[in-house]
Amino acid sequence: MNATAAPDKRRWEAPYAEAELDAVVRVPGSKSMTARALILSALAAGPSTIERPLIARDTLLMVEGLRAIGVGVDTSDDDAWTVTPGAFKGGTSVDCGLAGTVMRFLPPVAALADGPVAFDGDPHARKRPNDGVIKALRGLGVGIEDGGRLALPFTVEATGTVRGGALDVDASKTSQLVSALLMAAPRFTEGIDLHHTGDRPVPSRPYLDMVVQMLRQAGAEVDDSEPNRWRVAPGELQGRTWTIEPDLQNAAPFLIAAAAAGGTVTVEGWPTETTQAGDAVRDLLTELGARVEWSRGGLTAVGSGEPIPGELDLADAAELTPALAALFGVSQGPFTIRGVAHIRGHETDRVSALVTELRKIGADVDEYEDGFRVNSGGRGPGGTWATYADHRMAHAGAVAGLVVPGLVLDDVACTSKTWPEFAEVWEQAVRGKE
Ligand SMILES: O=C(O)C1=C[C@@H](OP(=O)(O)O)[C@@H](O)[C@H](O)C1
Ligand SMILES: C=C(OP(=O)(O)O)C(=O)O
Repeated sequence: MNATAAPDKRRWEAPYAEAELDAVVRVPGSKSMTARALILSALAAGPSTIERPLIARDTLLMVEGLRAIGVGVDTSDDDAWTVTPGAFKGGTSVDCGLAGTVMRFLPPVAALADGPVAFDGDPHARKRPNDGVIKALRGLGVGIEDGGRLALPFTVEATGTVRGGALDVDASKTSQLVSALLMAAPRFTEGIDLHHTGDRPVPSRPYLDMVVQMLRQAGAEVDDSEPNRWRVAPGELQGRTWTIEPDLQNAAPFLIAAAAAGGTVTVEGWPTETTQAGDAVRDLLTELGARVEWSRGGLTAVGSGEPIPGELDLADAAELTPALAALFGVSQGPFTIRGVAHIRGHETDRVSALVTELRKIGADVDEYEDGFRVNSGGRGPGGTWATYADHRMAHAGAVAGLVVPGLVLDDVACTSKTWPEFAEVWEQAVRGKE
């Protein structure tokens, strides 16, 4: 099997929870930290090691993309990848798959290559918003051939240097635009003085704390003291050892499962301090009435299967929307999620996909531009839960399937984007100690 190719579909009956859950789960490394570690290592002056990297389609596509432009990445040891930077080469192409991190983080790096670098991806990747990256690079003096599409496919007409300097962007569709520009900025001749000038705020803000923290760890000078403005000085990044935390977005559905089916679920090794957006699930589950505590070697959620109705603004933790929506879709309600207009540009239009699938299992749902309200949940009939090639739609189907008998996901292989073993780990967690 080619781990960077779009996976073949695999139907999967989500396991039904016959009893309360009792599980301890270990999750792989953070996608976002692995992606940043790879990019910062590639831009550094010396070699780096990435300990406990996420090994999944998105991060392997990033590895392949970096190799394509001349970076040495040794992935032979699953627990420690090594990155050996080199001069970036053009005359090559990059497959972004469906990875937002690849389609946004790599073009500003490729702009430093000595010739053209072509980018394309899965069919749906061409529909994901990428006008921000294309306009930004043009604003920094880089030529982009995009056939007027302002989206994939496009070619970065790299000439070896990027001027950098002051730049206004609208990052309201994706925070990844800001992360992408900040990471490459130490290698721009003038660094960057970046302003977000959009009408709506930048979503998913913890990811910006993550990028600023990791840039500083690599030796960059970053000033983020003013809202919506980031300044990065030109300078050398250092190679170092990165240790990747467990992925809290992938962990969250397991804790949410305890709230849906009742019982106790622990995620091992949950960091006590982190910039990961998924950490928000601790407070959210508490707000919904679950008990959340540090025990059994990690973070434990004890749920009743009857979450307390409420209204959540998930602008900063929007990837939690699918799994929480599934919890709400099978609970009494009402529940409202707002602030997530930008997830319409994720792996699929997640607002529309969730509303469609929740209605199929009998939930009464109103759709808004920036979210939805579950007036009352449903618990059947079972049938097919469509995943839209979206790993987090598969996680959501798994949560719903805990209490909707006979729910079959049309495809669980899409979870390979960030966790190829998701289905097996989920099955084991639901079966518990039987
Ligand atoms: O920077 C990152 O690593 C990410 C930022 C977020 O993107 P958006 O700002 O587009 O939501 C998040 O949803 C994505 O999964 C990972
Ligand atoms: C939005 C997501 O991914 P991407 O990095 O492709 O934007 C996600 O993983 O939920």
